[in-house]
Amino acid sequence: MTSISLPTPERTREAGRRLGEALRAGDLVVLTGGLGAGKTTMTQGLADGVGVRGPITSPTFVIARVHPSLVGGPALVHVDAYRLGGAAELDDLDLDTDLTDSVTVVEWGSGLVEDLSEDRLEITLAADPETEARTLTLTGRGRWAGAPADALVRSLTAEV
Ligand SMILES: Nc1ncnc2c1ncn2[C@@H]1O[C@H](COP(=O)(O)OP(=O)(O)OP(=O)(O)O)[C@@H](O)[C@H]1O
Ligand SMILES: [Mg+2]
Repeated sequence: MTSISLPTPERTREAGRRLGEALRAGDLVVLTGGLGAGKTTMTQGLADGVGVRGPITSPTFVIARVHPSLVGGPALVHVDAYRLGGAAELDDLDLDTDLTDSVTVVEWGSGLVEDLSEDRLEITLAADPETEARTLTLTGRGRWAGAPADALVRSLTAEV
């Protein structure tokens, strides 16, 4: 588990973009953080990095949206699990794509959707009440466990 500070929304998006570039079909990103922590902002960056069609908006009225690839890669499935009962219900949504062929990103997914994939990035966004900056904490599971997740976090702080 490693943390970095994201001082602005642009940095949240940029971190998402870099993470997205490393993701592949079958990966699951579980986004945790309170109301307004930056989960959708991060998903916008992830979508950019994976190379899918936008726009990424808060899925207020729909529980899940499938964003097709623009680059012949995996689609991105964006889920708001706020009102979702669990992974079983996600299976029932009858999405127009197989999750093993997609990158799946779930807001409010912690404790609900871990069964969907062993290969996961578990990301927590926490707002600093004084500075407005967000702290990103990342834990890798499956193929992302340990060193790969640490390298990923280091790449977020590297200059381009
Ligand atoms: N690193 C950051 N520093 C300051 N503000 C940020 C940062 N990242 C995102 N924000 C801002 O936080 C606000 C909420 O962002 P966003 O909608 O992505 O949060 P969310 O976690 O998806 O919210 P919800 O709980 O409603 O789904 C936006 O105005 C966004 O620009
Ligand atoms: Mg959101």
